[in-house]
Amino acid sequence: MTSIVNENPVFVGIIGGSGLYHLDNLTFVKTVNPETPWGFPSSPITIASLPSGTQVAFLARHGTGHTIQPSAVPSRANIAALKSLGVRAILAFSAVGSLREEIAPGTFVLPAQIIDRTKGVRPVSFFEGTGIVAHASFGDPFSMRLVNWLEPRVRKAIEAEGRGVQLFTGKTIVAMEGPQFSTRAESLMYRQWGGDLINMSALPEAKLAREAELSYALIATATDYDAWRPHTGTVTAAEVMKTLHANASTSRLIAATILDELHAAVSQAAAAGGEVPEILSEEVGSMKFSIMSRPDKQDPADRKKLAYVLPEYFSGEEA
Ligand SMILES: CSC[C@H]1O[C@H](OP(=O)(O)O)[C@H](O)[C@@H]1O
Ligand SMILES: Nc1ncnc2[nH]cnc12
Repeated sequence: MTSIVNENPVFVGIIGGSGLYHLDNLTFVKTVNPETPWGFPSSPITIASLPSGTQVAFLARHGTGHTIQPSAVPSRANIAALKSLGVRAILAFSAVGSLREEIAPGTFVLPAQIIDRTKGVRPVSFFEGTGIVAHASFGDPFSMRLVNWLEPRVRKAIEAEGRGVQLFTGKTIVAMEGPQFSTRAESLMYRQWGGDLINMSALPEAKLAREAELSYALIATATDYDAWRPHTGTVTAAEVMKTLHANASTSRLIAATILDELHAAVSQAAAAGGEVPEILSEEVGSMKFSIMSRPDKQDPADRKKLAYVLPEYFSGEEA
C-alpha cells in the first residue's frame, strides 16, 4: 500500500462514467492494473500529472471502450485498487437522467442522497464472503465535506466555461439496476419518492468508498428527462448521446480546474504530522466501530483480504 509520505503521492482518484473515458491537459505517467482480492478494476488505471506536477489516478467505470454493463462494474476492485494506490478522495462522474423539469439535460448536480433501486445482483460490501461483519454508516451517502468544498469551485469552473451550464446541490439520486431504462410508471413513482435524478452506478460505488473510508462525491451530469414527462418520448440511448459529449467536455474542464486544489486540500495535513485533513475527516476512522465480529473470531484469511482495503484495522495480528 502506497503511503501518504510517498514522493509523488496520488491522493485523488477520478472515476469517469459514460462519455468520460479520459481527462485533458494531463501528462501520462503510467498505467497500473492492480489485482485486488476482488479481482481487477474495470480498466487499467491511468496515473497522470497535472501541469503543476500533481499526480492523479483516472479509472473508466465501464472500461475504456465502454464494454462493462452497469450491473457488472467491478466496483469492489475499483475502489480497492484506488485505495491501494494511496487515493483518499474520489470524484466520480456519472451520466444521469433527470426526474425534475428544472434539471434540464446539460445540467450538473452534486447530489446529497441516494435511493437504492438496485436488485441485489451486485456485491455491495468488502465484507461479503467473509466471516467478518461490519455495518458502515451510510445516512449521508456522499462525503458532505467534500461536496461542500466542491460546490463553489465547480460553480466557478462552469461559469468560466460560459456555456450557461447550471449546477444544483442537495438533490436525491435513484440508483437503478438497468441496463434497460425505467418505465413511465417507475419514473413517476421515483418522483413521488423524492428522487431528482436517476442512474445505474451510484451504488454500490458510494457504499464501497464509505467502507474503504474514502471521501466520495458524485458529479452527476444530466443527459435526458428519463420517462416521466407525459407528452414527450421516453429516454433512449440516442437521446443520452446528444448531451454526453458536451457534458464530458465540461467535466474535463471541472477536473482541470479543481484537481490541484483538491490534491492540496487532501494532503494539507500530511506535512503537519499526519493529522487527518478536514476534507476527509468524516470518513477516516468511520469504520472503527462498525466492525461487529469479535477479533478472536476473525479468520486470518479474511483479515488478510480486508487488510488490502482497510489496513488500518486488519493488517496487524488479531487483538
Ligand atoms: C449511457 S446511459 C446509461 C448509463 O449511463 C450512466 O453511466 P455512468 O454512471 O457510468 O456515467 C448510467 O449510470 C448508466 O450506466
Ligand atoms: N434516464 C436514465 N436512467 C438511468 N441511467 C441513466 N443514465 C443517463 N440517463 C439515465
